[in-house]
Amino acid sequence: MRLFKAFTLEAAHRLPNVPAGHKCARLHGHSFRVEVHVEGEVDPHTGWVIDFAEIKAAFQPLYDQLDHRYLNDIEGLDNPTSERLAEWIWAALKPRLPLLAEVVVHETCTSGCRYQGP
Ligand SMILES: Nc1nc2c(c(=O)[nH]1)N=C([C@H](O)[C@H](O)COP(=O)(O)OP(=O)(O)OP(=O)(O)O)CN2
Ligand SMILES: [Zn+2]
Repeated sequence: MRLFKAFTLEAAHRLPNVPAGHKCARLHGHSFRVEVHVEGEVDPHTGWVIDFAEIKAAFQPLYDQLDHRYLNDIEGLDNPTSERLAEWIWAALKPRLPLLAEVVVHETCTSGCRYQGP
């Protein structure tokens, strides 16, 4: 079964590799919504795959690194597109959360990406 926990984080970025004149070359910010999905068997005793609190605890160090930050300053996020952010979250989270199945990054209400790992 798959479950998820969602996090909202505020962060600023600019995209350094966009064509000249592109609006995203300018410094701007988003309320990013990140969904962390895990997949596994439901334990017959607890009735859950994993406590949602464990997902939250695994994500907390990443949240602290990302929230209210300028993403371009973070190592590995010099070009912080949604795609790169999803990859970055996956790489940092998978060792802490082996059941990780998907990272979803909503950059705006209408734009985002889903990443299921390399
Ligand atoms: N494939 C990607 N394309 C774009 C990314 C990205 O990360 N991956 N990022 C941006 C910008 O950061 C921008 O802030 C978000 O893009 P966009 O959806 O165009 O934003 P709008 O809110 O202005 O969208 P509208 O629906 O047109 O109002 C750009 N592209
Ligand atoms: Zn943006």
